[in-house]
Amino acid sequence: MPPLPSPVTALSAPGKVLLTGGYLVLDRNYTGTVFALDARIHAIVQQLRRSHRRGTSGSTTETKPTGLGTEAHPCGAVVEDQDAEDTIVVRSPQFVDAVWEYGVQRCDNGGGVQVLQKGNGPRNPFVETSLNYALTYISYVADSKDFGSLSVTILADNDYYSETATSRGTATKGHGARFANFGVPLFEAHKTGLGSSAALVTALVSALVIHRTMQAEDLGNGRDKLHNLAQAAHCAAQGKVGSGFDVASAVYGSCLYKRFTPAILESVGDVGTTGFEERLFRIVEDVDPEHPWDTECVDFGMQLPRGMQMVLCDVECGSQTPSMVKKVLEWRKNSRREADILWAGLQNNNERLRQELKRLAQHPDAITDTDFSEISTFIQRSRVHLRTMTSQTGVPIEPKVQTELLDRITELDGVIGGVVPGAGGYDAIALLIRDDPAVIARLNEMFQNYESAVEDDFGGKIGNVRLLGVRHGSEGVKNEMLDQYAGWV
Ligand SMILES: Nc1ncnc2c1ncn2[C@@H]1O[C@H](COP(=O)(O)OP(=O)(O)O)[C@@H](O)[C@H]1O
Ligand SMILES: C[C@@](O)(CCOP(=O)(O)OP(=O)(O)O)CC(=O)O
Repeated sequence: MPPLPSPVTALSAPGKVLLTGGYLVLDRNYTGTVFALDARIHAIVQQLRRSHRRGTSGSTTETKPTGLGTEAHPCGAVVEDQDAEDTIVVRSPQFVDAVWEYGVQRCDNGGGVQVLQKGNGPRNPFVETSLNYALTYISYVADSKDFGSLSVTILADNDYYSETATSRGTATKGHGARFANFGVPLFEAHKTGLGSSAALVTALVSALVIHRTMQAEDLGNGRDKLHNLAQAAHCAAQGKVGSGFDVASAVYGSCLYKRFTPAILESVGDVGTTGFEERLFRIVEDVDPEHPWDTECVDFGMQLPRGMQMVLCDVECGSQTPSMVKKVLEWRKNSRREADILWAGLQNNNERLRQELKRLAQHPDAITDTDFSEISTFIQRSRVHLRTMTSQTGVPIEPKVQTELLDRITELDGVIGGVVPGAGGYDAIALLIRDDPAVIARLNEMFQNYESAVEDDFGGKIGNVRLLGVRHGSEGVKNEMLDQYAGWV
């Protein structure tokens, strides 16, 4: 008889900033330096009921989900016993109407486990795919289709989204101190670009796998498998294979990242198709000799040098990463010679920046003055390359309004340098500053009346500039204590 699962399991995973290596990191010949953040997404899994399907064990019934009746499901399986159907309810209580309720279906021919959303509400592909992938893997390794009913709560640290009138209000109330109530539907919330989907998928699949097949203490040893599962689920939900730096940092924390060979994930197919569970198992457990995992996360858990801090500034203005990536890659394909020179220049400079950060972090005594001048120089040089990339590709990687903002900020005493991280565009900017409250005060003062004075080359417009509360965090996915969720779960 399998052990009864613990009634509640909670894990969280961090957001990210790709300080250097945007676009380059899509190619395994180059790397990206990614910092995990202290803004995290939490997934809390609660066992509601153990299933009492014939031939399965452990049949205590605590709550009874609403039955759907006999129903044919897309993958061909049939749920016959309405009392026996397991239900999974996922809630994001910081947002209005953010509840997704699913029935669980077991597919024929090794097609895995697929959830079917009840009702006609908006779907959440990242939640749905995480459930499909995690439940398929769990049922295969545990050789059991018996999940019982689950309630899952998602809670995100506030900096993942721009403030709303409601969230500003809740910050002053006790209940909202840690997690704000945004008072809007999730699709209306404006993301700040910290990688909410990668943190969400990582936390959710990890919480489900730990809940059903591991103990909390197994997290360390299980990290590689959770990484493989989260990458597979995130790629499937996104509908494309990106570099995966966001999932890797959500799992392992800050690191120098070299991507996995995309072919590893290209053969998994869709949930419900014949043999999906076997293919997914082989990917997660890394037992396919033709496609071994080759992700490289070096120096994971790396810290910033003593006396340095990283801050992010929301500029209330979004960007379209997928179309930007497509355009940059197209340009690179058609202008290979110029691209190779540019890529090599960037990689070289980014590497020198990383090495200098590492040297200072490892030898705090070497920090004789606090202006971090070498770091400033490398950041400025990277920006020159990024502006060349901008003009050559016609993609707003460092558009003029961001150049102006970064230049003005860099003039402030205590600011070491700043970049438009990741894909660039109009997302939040990342600054390295001296770790001193006076620098934060100077930034806030400047932002109070900040207005762009230039006309942007891509028509973009910066809204309010606001310092986010988020700082670098370095730690990857981790177990969480339940007391911090009081009032939400
Ligand atoms: N708090 C949350 N609860 C549930 N789903 C969320 C939450 N935050 C983000 N998501 C999911 O992640 C998606 C956003 O992912 P994406 O567009 O890739 O942005 P990001 O750059 O932040 O990862 C949302 O559409 C939603 O499906
Ligand atoms: C272009 C990229 O190399 C980096 C994109 O970094 P962002 O941090 O901008 O990513 P999003 O969270 O998707 O907005 C694409 C990739 O590596 O997948």
